[in-house]
Amino acid sequence: MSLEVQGLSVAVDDRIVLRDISLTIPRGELHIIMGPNGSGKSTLLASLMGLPYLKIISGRIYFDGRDITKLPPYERAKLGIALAHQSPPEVKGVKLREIARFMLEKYRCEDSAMFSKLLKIDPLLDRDLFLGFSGGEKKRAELFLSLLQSPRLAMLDEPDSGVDVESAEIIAHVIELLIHKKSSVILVTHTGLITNKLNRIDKVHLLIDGGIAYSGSPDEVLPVIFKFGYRRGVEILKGGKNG
Ligand SMILES: Nc1ncnc2c1ncn2[C@@H]1O[C@H](COP(=O)(O)OP(=O)(O)OP(=O)(O)O)[C@@H](O)[C@H]1O
Repeated sequence: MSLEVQGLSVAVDDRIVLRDISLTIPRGELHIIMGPNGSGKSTLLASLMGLPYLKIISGRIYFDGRDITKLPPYERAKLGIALAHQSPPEVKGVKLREIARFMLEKYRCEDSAMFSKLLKIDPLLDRDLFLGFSGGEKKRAELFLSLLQSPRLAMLDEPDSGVDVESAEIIAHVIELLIHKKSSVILVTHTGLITNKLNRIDKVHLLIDGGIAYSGSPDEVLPVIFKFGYRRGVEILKGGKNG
């Protein structure tokens, strides 16, 4: 068992953004979270990382059986939880190489050279962190830094948005390497572009208006969502289950 979320409700600025989320993500599984803009996908990952701007209203988060609901982000990172942000902030005066070296010293990732080569990190190393990076470069560099943490749970927020087809293929390949090494992966996507590049997806969760509206296998869920969209798709999926 890796991650278990029980009845999690979360507020931002006194507004409830996540409602009664329950999820179990066993070790070595890849789970996809999809949903319309503003449905709470990034907030869910931020809550699992423990980012301080969020207020947990109710519910609990367990990682490998330990209650981490109140742990700060750096303690969660020490346990092996990593978050690759949707839009990482630009940092002037700090080189990607310096951050990468710090992460390597701290987490001793054995596969850093392979990840660096795959994600084409070399030309970015001596540039200020994310400053002026193209959309695709940002995604690759952010993913690289998360991988350097040797994560046991990698949470990737829309790694496929704004990237070209080749980059999406590389990102999918890296995700499969993580799964092969028995890390768990939660992948947020709203376009679903990356789903047809992944050979194995264990479960798809549909997040609508802050709640999990439906969870199922990719074969069941994805064709319906791609054809009918989220809201109508969920109605059809639920109808199928009831009928
Ligand atoms: N820091 C914040 N301050 C105020 N409101 C926020 C903050 N973060 C998120 N929200 C609100 O919470 C809701 C969910 O946002 P979130 O970014 O989690 O959605 P999302 O599903 O990831 O959307 P998208 O697909 O557009 O990235 C939105 O209404 C958003 O405006």
